[in-house]
Amino acid sequence: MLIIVGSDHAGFPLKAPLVDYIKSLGHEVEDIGSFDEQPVDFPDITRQLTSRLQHEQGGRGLLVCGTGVGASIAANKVRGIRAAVCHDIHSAHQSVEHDNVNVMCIGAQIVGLWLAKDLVSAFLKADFSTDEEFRRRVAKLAEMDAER
Ligand SMILES: O=P(O)(O)OC[C@H]1O[C@@H](O)[C@H](O)[C@@H]1O
Repeated sequence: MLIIVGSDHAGFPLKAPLVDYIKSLGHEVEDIGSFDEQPVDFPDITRQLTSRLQHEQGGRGLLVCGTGVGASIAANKVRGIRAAVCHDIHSAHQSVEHDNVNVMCIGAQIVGLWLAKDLVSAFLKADFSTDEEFRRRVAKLAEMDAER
């Protein structure tokens, strides 16, 4: 799977080792930056990542900012993006299985590297359920997307 990864300055220290980790799981990684801790606004990096992801059917995104919150707010403003802050393992996989989340957001000021790796692993292993109830709900999200 192609995983597009991005961070702002606050997320950079955690993003860097996660890129290597995702590659070690056998995924292709596209790292859109940041590549240092120079201040950058999270909406800018989020816009860059989500516009790439909109053209990558089946791809997923990982955004790292200070708390994950800013990036998730920004990502959810983009059509076709379903982003969630996940700082526990259950949410990391259930958000994909039930809600077809395609961008996981994590906070470098909140979680350490070892938990972040486990979160990423759970997120990437998960598949969207084929159960009708989950498909129906996500279809309703798509309707809301189309109405904006
Ligand atoms: O480094 P500063 O600007 O203090 O804080 C940036 C973080 O604050 C929140 O908006 C985001 O999580 C962002 O990563």
